[in-house]
Amino acid sequence: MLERIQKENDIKALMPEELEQLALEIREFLIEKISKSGGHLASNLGVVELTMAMHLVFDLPEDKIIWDVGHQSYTHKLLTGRKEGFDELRKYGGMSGFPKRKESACDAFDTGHSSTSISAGLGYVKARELRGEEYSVVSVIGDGSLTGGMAYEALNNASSLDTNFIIVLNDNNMSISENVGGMSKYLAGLRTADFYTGLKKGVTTALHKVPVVGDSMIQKMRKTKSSIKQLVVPGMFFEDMGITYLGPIPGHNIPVLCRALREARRMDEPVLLHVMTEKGKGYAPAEKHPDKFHGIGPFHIETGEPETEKKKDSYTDVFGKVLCDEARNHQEVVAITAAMADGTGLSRFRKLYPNRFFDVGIAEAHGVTFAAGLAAGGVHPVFAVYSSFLQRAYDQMIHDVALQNLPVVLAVDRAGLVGSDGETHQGIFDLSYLSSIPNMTVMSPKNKWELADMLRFAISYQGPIALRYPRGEAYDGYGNFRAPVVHGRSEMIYLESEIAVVSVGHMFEAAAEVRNKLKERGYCCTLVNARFVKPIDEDMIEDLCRNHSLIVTVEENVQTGGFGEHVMEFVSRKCRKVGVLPLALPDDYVEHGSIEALRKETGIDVGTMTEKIVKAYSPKTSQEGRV
Ligand SMILES: Cc1ncc(C[n+]2csc(CCOP(=O)(O)OP(=O)(O)O)c2C)c(N)n1
Ligand SMILES: CC(=O)[C@@H](O)[C@H](O)COP(=O)(O)O
Ligand SMILES: [Mg+2]
Repeated sequence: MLERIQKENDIKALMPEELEQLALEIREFLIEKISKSGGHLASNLGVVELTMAMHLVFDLPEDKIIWDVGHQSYTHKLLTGRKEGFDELRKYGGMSGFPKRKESACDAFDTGHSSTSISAGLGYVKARELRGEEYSVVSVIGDGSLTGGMAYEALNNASSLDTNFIIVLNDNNMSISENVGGMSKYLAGLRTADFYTGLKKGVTTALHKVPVVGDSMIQKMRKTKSSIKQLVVPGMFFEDMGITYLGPIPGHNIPVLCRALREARRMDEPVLLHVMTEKGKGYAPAEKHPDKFHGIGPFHIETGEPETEKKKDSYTDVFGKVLCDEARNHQEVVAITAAMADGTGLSRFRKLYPNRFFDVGIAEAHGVTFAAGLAAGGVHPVFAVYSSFLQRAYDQMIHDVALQNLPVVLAVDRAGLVGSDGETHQGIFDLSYLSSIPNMTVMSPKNKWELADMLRFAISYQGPIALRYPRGEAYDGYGNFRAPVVHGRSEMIYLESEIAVVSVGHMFEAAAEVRNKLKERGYCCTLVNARFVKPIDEDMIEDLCRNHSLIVTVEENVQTGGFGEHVMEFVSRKCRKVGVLPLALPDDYVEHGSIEALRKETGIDVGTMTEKIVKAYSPKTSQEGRV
């Protein structure tokens, strides 16, 4: 069936009785492929029938489907002729794990970060209206993503529409792990309600049977559509906002889904279709542990166990352990996550200190201001958050934290290149956005011991401070270089002359290799671990200027606004004769792929950096200034 779909590229050509078989084949295909490539399995298994129903009812690419986050778009990719792409899913040069307009005309909007789909969908609806066009717009948002503030801003905005806009709420009662908060509780209540249309009819019939007052109640209720709803209809939260609620709908029944979608399409108003799905459906290990199979590396299908055993601690593990230790001695320390307790290493903290742990939902902006409030109230919050998601909270960091100089620790995980999630998730802007904020201190450790030392330092620090570290295994080299962390001070590793390599955070490992290569080629080379990106260690740079003709900065961040630019600016003011070569990422987005491939592509791998330094270094450097 799947083969036929690929050839004819039209699910509508299938007979109704063939659809169940197709759903089965899609699940088998996804399990097989993702067991090899890794990817977002559980969410995709949950939306197979929902995606099929949408493709049966709507005409793509004319109609627009907008996938919130986009991690659940694999069936959509399969149904739009991209089966072959799964051989290279999330690999360098291969198919993205998220919707991409440049990948297919059927991908209406690029996503990766949560809670954007209703805003984008509403934009499409308004554009349709302004241009006098006719197509359907469907935003598909999960219950987890509905914890994000943008979703409410968009619903609020959509409520005034008098034209069709379909919002499918894919409710699997899960975020990455358990969903949290009031909306989640509200949805749980709706889950037990009968399907709206049936219930409305049922209650009216029941009221007719109530002696004396029954009929008059119905008369009274019929006067306004909303008063009937107020008595019997689930989804009043949405209804009261002006969004028609339809549901709850069983999410694995294709005929029912198709009927509901057609019903939704008929209405001249914004409609929310509440669909109940099961995360991980059809693969027992994922049904049992949907959190583990949310995003997973290669695994054995028979057991669900990962293919490779983890040998070393990740930076995230180190952070989680040290934070728990610190929390034992510092009662004022509390931890915050925005729906990423496992991903940020806070699961153990949650277990040990449930009263001091806060999961705010997918709400990074709120998380930062919440942290500011906690700090103003006298406790010491540590907000562990992925670098790319913290981008959302730029104003909150400035307006709520730094302006008041509040002691908030930002533990910025997944900093630098993250690999297979690609463009939307690379944490390559944080050094720029963090170091542009007055009062903010920005640190980054060279190895796992320094991460521990820096976290302890951060907790003792009385002001806003960010600690950024990458995804993956923690580097354990250079363990004997462990000078105490002092605010704004770098760490001299090897002092020589001619060329000075100053590296930021986890790029230290590569920078040390670059130095070895330069030494092999006969150059004298100093190696410095920057430690602080803000404030930069001006004394150290002035010292370097005395007996070096080239200062090379190394960072896994875009060059614009990064460490190198700050060093360059300082050198051009203080010691114009010395050249500065900033080695950083280009001012661009970086696609998915292995870190190794991406560093090569962007010119920050050991080989390319060495060549760039050799090219830049010449006795002339000292006269020319900036390279
Ligand atoms: C701004 C932002 N924060 C965090 C994430 C990480 N994240 C990806 S999916 C997800 C859970 C989404 O839950 P839901 O929308 O219910 O989809 P499900 O995984 O249950 O299918 C989270 C927290 C993200 N993509 N974007
Ligand atoms: C879709 C999404 O945003 C997350 O699931 C993300 O892919 C997690 O990344 P890590 O694997 O680095 O935790
Ligand atoms: Mg969910």
